[in-house]
Amino acid sequence: MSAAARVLPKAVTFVTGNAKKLEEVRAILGSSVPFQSLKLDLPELQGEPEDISKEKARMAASQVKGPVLVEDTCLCFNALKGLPGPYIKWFLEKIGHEGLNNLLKAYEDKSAFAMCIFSLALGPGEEPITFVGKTAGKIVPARGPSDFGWDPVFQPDGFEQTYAEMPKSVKNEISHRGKALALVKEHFASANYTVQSDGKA
Ligand SMILES: O=c1nc[nH]c2c1ncn2[C@H]1C[C@H](O)[C@@H](COP(=O)(O)OP(=O)(O)OP(=O)(O)O)O1
Ligand SMILES: [Mg+2]
Repeated sequence: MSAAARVLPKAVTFVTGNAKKLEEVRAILGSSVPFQSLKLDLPELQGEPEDISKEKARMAASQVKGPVLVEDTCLCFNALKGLPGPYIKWFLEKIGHEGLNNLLKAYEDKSAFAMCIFSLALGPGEEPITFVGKTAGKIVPARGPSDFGWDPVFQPDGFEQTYAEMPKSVKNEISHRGKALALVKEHFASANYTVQSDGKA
């Protein structure tokens, strides 16, 4: 163990209200980053995606009173200059897959990108560190199982399948979340955090 290793009072808590996100984070991180999870519905904030994610981490850290990891996901339509972006949750809830397609009816350009911004706050009052992953694709009429958000209407570039149609392992390899978590893994590998012996791993 290096002398510079930062000692955390307890294991990092991944905070989300979304079970499907948690499932993917577990599958992607495996045992590379030890974490526990907590189901909390954090407020849906407004603003720039990076600021939203950081603020989410600050709120989570003050509730958990320890190190937290959170993420905020955006679906950005290029023809709409990045909207719905961080507001995709409400758009999806109100207008559904068909409504998302209809938003682009007036435009030739159906291109979009999915973006995940993870924020790690090592404790309350600590400045969060962010990790961004983006995957480019296009918005298509829904295809595949609809058990996770907008997966059926997002077809990543270079694939004939939507996120919903592809095997989970393929999605996780190429997804916005997979790319962001690759950076999270790198950070943990180089930061060499250790957890206080009485902190639950
Ligand atoms: O890979 C994904 N594939 C399809 N849909 C997805 C994905 N990732 C997030 N989503 C959905 C969930 C929510 O409708 C919106 C993001 O909003 P976002 O605030 O980040 O998620 P959330 O409120 O469900 O969970 P959380 O408690 O972590 O904030 O896009
Ligand atoms: Mg949310």
